[in-house]
Amino acid sequence: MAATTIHQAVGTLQSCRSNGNSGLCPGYGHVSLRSVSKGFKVDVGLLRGGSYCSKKRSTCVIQASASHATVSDAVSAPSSANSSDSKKKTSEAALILIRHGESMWNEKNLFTGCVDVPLTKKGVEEAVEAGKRISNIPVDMIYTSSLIRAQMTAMLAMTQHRRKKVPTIIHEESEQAGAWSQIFSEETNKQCIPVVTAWQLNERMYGELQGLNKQETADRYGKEQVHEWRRSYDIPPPNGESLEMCAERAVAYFKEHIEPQLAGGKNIMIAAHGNSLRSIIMYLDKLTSQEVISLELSTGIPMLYIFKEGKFIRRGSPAAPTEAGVYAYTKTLAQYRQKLDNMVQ
Ligand SMILES: O=C(O)[C@@H](CO)OP(=O)(O)O
Repeated sequence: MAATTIHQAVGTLQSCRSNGNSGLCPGYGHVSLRSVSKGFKVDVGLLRGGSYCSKKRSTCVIQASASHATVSDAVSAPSSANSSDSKKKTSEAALILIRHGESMWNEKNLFTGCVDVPLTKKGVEEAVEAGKRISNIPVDMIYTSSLIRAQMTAMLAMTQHRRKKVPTIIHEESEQAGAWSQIFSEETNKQCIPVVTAWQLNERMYGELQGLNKQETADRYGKEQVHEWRRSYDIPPPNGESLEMCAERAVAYFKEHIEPQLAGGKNIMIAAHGNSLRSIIMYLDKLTSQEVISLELSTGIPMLYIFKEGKFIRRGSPAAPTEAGVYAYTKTLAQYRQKLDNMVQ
């Protein structure tokens, strides 16, 4: 059966949540095995891949395979079982992490946490610059927090990508929202990058510090106290989250939702926040709670990891020391870039 049929079928299936089967297949809406068995034909050759679903795993995998792309094939995503098979053998995946560009409260030096503020003009420029730096790295799926500064950053960065796919936000706030945002053309779907938004990737909740000026708070409570609230691992600010608490939900989300996609060969970009990304980097780089204290992330600087054989290999920023250095690291990244070069010739 052609991938077209699968996409059409997926577009027509009912929500997993509504029938109790649970499990979101990021980027392609909800699907339930019950709906499939009701009448849609499924090519078992496609029943493989790296997606996941808490109860009805196999159906979710159908979607993952239909849109599966590895580092080396993301220019032309394979739509058959054979190509998916052959890619899996050499599968490695790129993981890009970007802290959002400067927000309007970064500019004002206010504790922001989960307050949903937009980027400044400088933040917009940083996001565009970040996009240029990753414009040759394959991206098959995007995860952002539910906060607008991270979403703006992801979208603006993708305007610079040479592949020119369109990032499209997956809406799951209600069954209707999901149903109404479906795509019914396989061709169009292939030119889209699903964007999954997750509150678990939000900035740490800063409690009663949210909205306060950082300098004024230091003047009032003392530099040491404020530093402890901002950078200790397990001491929360008043009624807020410690980094440890933030890590609990952000890393759990990463392990449950994002890592399986990487394992399936999907190239992922995550646009999130200083502290949610610090906690994820702590996990990726196996940092201790002491080491993570001194980890600081700049706004709008993308960091690249390669996921291979279950391991995360840190590449640093695609901007430094040289772009060539980054591409020299994996053959597949170099091949992807070559394909992009060939496309524009
Ligand atoms: O205010 C915030 O939400 C964060 C990130 O800007 O601040 P901090 O550097 O203290 O973690």
